[in-house]
Amino acid sequence: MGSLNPTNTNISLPIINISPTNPSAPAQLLSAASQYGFVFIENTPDIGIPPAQIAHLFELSQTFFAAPTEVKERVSIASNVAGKNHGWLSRGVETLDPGVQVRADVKEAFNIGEPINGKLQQPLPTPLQPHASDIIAFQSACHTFCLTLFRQFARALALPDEEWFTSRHDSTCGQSGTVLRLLYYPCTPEYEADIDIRAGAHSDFGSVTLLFQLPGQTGLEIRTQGGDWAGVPVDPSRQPPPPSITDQPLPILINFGDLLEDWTGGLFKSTVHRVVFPPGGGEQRDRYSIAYFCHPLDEARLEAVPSAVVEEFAARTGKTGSRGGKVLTARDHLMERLASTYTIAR
Ligand SMILES: O=C(O)CCC(=O)C(=O)O
Ligand SMILES: [Fe+2]
Repeated sequence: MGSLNPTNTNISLPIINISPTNPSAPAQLLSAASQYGFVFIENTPDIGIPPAQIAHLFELSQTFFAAPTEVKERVSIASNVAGKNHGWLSRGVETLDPGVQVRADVKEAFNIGEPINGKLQQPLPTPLQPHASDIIAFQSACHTFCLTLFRQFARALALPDEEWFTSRHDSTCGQSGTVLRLLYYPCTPEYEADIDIRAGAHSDFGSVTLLFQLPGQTGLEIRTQGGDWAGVPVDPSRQPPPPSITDQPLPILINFGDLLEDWTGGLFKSTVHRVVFPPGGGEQRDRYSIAYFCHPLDEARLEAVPSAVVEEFAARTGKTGSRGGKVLTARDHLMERLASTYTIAR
């Protein structure tokens, strides 16, 4: 792709097959990670997440956001344990790009923390209570998918230990900042084009994010290396989109977070992105998306990844993964990012 995509031009991101049958997957991932920071992964039955499970989560999300405000208030982020980033954020609560935005993001979100010993650590709203096990199963499927990715990253970086990243994301060994987030961007006819945005420009904090979108509900844009905005299609492989997401699985969009960028001395890019209203006042629809923000274990020490590939990159660019020898834990990293950037954590 050219690095000077005009705004509202779709970017053509690679679609990578990470099944064991594709020996080029690690190299392809590394190339996409260093070039775009965003990439589609084919949702194949061997390593993927069943499309019906994704569709079910979207149904639950729609049910939750359609519930009366009082029902959502009962699980609001403000009602949660201090310091915890879990619960419902009403419209007006989060502003992802406060330096630029004069009004908050036009969206609602519900953040669900990791289960511990098979149990969610926060109250679910009444409409979701009968579905706790489905939510936990989805979190588990997302996490397993991330572990598959991490093994490919270890190969891409020629690490002698294929489990180098996975062992630092092993949810049986401790807690982490990992969050499953349901997002709802309501159709808002009264929005003002120059003032309102669905999600302001930001980069994600953690190691890797999985992002699920629905056909016809576009709006995600990424900042290219040339500094322009470019749209990310919901379905990069088919035009027009298939009638339903269960017919043929959409690829899973992933992006790398700030922590992985720091950890790899900038080799894996954490790309700035945002969610916009349709360009030119085009027809608006509700947008639902689901994000799985994967973080290392709180206690994981972010020591330099022992990789010749990272070292070569550092030698070429003068960047290093360590901050003057100071090794942070993943929890320190998250706290630092939360304190310096946003009022509400993701
Ligand atoms: O809704 C989307 O497509 C993107 C959401 C996002 O980037 C975020 O919540 O960090
Ligand atoms: Fe994001």
